[in-house]
Amino acid sequence: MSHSLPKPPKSLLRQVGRAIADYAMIRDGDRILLGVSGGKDSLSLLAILRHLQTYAPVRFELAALTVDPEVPGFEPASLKAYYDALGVRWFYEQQPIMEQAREHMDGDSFCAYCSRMKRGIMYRLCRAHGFNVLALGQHLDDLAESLLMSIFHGGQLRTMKAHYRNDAGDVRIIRPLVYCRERQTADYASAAGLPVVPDSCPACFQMPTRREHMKQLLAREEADNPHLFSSMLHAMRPLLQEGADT
Ligand SMILES: Nc1ncnc2c1ncn2[C@@H]1O[C@H](COP(=O)(O)OP(=O)(O)OP(=O)(O)O)[C@@H](O)[C@H]1O
Repeated sequence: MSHSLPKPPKSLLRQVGRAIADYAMIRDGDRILLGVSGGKDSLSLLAILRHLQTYAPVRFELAALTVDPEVPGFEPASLKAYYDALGVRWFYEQQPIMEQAREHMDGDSFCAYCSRMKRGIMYRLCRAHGFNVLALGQHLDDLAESLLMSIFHGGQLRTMKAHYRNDAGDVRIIRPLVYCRERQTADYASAAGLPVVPDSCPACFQMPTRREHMKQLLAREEADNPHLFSSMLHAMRPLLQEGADT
């Protein structure tokens, strides 16, 4: 039988519950595949969704998928025992994305190429195994950083959506952590001893990325303005809905 996890804090459960309700993310009978990189956010979301599976009135199935881009030093296979102990079905897909990027990347950043490839693999797995929902672990800090990147470099008011359908129309993508702060998942992951896999992608760490720049900019602003993220969430709400940028 499954091993139990330290209960996620009430604040996280409340915020995830509210986001799920506000955007009608989970429906009775959904079959949810959660993308788990092994980082603190996706592992926290796995624990939260397991908790909701037991205590929330809605019935849904939950499995996890890890895409291994075969980057030296990233070893997510070590998590197999953890999923087994939790009783969570785990899909593990290896693909030499780094190597493929060298041949096929066309003016893209490696990170953008890798994300696109990972997303394609996630949709393929959803189709192959009948999952109608793909859950991802991005949180409010990610959304705020994406908004600034889009405004500063793309000239558009855009960020990641809380809930939408893919172009093919067969998979709903949900982000139940959209109201949660990164430090909440970091605190929970460390207090609960979640088996976080260090992300050591050399491409992600090589250059100070635009995302990292926005993270630091927001941190400086938040030091003087403790309401920054709640204000940004309020401003972003219209962008989180399906159809916001179409
Ligand atoms: N290799 C992967 N396999 C499966 N899902 C992934 C993978 N990489 C990212 N994801 C999914 O996409 C989300 C956002 O990815 P991102 O790269 O921003 O996060 P991360 O740094 O990998 O770590 P975390 O798990 O803490 O979110 C993750 O929360 C996860 O749901």
